[in-house]
Amino acid sequence: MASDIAQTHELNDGTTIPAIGFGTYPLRGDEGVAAITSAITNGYRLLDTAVNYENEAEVGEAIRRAATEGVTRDELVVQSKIPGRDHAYEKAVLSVESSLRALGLERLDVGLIHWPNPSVGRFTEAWRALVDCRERGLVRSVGVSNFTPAHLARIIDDTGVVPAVNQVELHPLFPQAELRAEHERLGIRTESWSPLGKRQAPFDADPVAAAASAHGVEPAQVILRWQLQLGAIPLPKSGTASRQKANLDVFGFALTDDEMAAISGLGRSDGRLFGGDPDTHEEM
Ligand SMILES: NC(=O)C1=CN([C@@H]2O[C@H](COP(=O)(O)OP(=O)(O)OC[C@H]3O[C@@H](n4cnc5c(N)ncnc54)[C@H](OP(=O)(O)O)[C@@H]3O)[C@@H](O)[C@H]2O)C=CC1
Ligand SMILES: O=C(O)C(=O)[C@@H](O)[C@H](O)C(=O)CO
Repeated sequence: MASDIAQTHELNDGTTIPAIGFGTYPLRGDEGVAAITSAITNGYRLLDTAVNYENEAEVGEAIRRAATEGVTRDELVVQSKIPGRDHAYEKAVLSVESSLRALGLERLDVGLIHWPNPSVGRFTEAWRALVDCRERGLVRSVGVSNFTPAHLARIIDDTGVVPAVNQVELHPLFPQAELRAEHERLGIRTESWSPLGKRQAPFDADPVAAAASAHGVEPAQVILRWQLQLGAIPLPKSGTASRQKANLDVFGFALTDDEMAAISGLGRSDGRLFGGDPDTHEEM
């Protein structure tokens, strides 16, 4: 199938980010390094990690191994996330510095706040710290994850800085139409976590199965393509080289407007699969 895995989006700070990325949770240890290296050599250029994945060292090692196979660090966009326990300003700065040491990098391409943890009530501090890390050149682009419109409004009002991305749960059962509209209004790029619903996405539902059959592709590829056409950046994880390749092979076909609408029609307002309501979920 024809492909254009070099497709990118321009973020609101003028930098570019790949249209699809690789999720690294829970890849760890030697197997994890091998899987992440394979993802890079198979074509992924955006890598998603987090302090809480406890695999930043593995991601760094994979980046160095891929360099020996011809993919340089500068071709990659590496993003990591500050955990809830480090939202106090000084701790957030230390968290970024610690991520850089673990990754063995001088700069994070995208730094995110992992969850707002509203009961902690300090995500605005973490946001100011991230923005200051950007000023120091430790982070190229700043963003958030699992933020609602209200959380976004808080940090934008506080600093005047609009996040470049918001990484949220997004799959056909939970298409996040309202949040995506707010992102569009504010100039924030949506990233999709668990884009395949950790295999619980509706692979067998009619609109997905019919589109897969019509285009001669797998249901997972239909779901990822649907996300690309929504303008969201899916971050599928796979520890298996064949599925890593299949998940990247989504640029050689296009879903029709009807197919897009039918897949979006699978969405439910209570479609979260993992109980991760940002207003209540606490992840330290
Ligand atoms: N910001 C946040 O709060 C969160 C961020 N994330 C990020 O999002 C990434 C992806 O989400 P994740 O939760 O891993 O779930 P995904 O939706 O990416 O699903 C991963 C699962 O799907 C399987 N899979 C992968 N490709 C295919 C395929 N083509 N066909 C069938 N099965 C497939 C994988 O198995 P196998 O490995 O065997 O191929 C794995 O079991 C994470 O790795 C992480 O980086 C995730 C959750 C929360
Ligand atoms: O993977 C992530 O980014 C998370 O935020 C976690 O909630 C993850 O889904 C998990 O299960 C951690 O134990």
